[in-house]
Amino acid sequence: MPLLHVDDVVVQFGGVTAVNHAQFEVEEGTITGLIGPNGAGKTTCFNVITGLQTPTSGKVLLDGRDITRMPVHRRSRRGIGRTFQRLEAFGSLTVADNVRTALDIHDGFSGIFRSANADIEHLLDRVGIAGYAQERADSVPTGVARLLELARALACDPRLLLLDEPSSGLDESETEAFGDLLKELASEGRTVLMVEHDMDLVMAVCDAIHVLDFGSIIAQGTPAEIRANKLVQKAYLGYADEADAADETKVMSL
Ligand SMILES: Nc1ncnc2c1ncn2[C@@H]1O[C@H](COP(=O)(O)OP(=O)(O)OP(=O)(O)O)[C@@H](O)[C@H]1O
Repeated sequence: MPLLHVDDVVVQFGGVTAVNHAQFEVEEGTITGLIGPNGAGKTTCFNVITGLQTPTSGKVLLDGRDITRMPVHRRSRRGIGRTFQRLEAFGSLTVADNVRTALDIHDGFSGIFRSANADIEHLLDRVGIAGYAQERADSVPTGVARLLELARALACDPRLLLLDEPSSGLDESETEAFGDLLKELASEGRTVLMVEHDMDLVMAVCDAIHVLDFGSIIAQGTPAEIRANKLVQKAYLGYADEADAADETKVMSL
């Protein structure tokens, strides 16, 4: 049984159909990419999975259990964690205190309990930003702030981690290190579903990829299958003739 099953989900905003009968599964312990052009419905799908958006129709199943109507905080307790495309850290707190807040909330903040400094250091070290622990979150480079978001999500010990454009703001070597970290998380049994525009990263780390276009899944498969898929090339490039289809660097550089 897949860990996550998005089952025939439709989301309409007035006359706009943001998600159109989307159907896909995510296997436990894998890294799965959800890709597609701007406006394809990726973030809306994330919102449906995490409970920020109620679908017009369709279901979300976690471990076979219908969670479509479950509130956000209960989904979090069941192991769904998330980072956002827009950075959400508390700017006036230090990097370490941002992680402390996430740990406190996850552990059931009582006003007496304080999360252990060792746990905070471990999480910051894990994502490679321990050197920024005492800096204000609004003063660190974007790449560091992205990794802070990941540390905060990991503080909730998620089983299923949803990452919305996690490499945005990271330079090439940071992106490479980030890919290695994702693989480590998956090898520990965590499941990662990520929306990402960096195709080199997606192709390097994903076990499976689902492609959304105009709210519908138009292709699913391994990175090699997706790279060779004409429909995907068309959705990204606007055309796909023989010569262009053979030139996969065009797809990879999008
Ligand atoms: N709250 C909303 N109200 C009205 N329309 C919305 C709302 N949220 C999203 N949309 C529309 O739904 C469609 C899908 O948007 P969504 O943000 O899910 O796409 P996306 O694939 O994540 O795009 P991007 O890659 O640019 O982040 C777009 O046409 C968008 O304008």
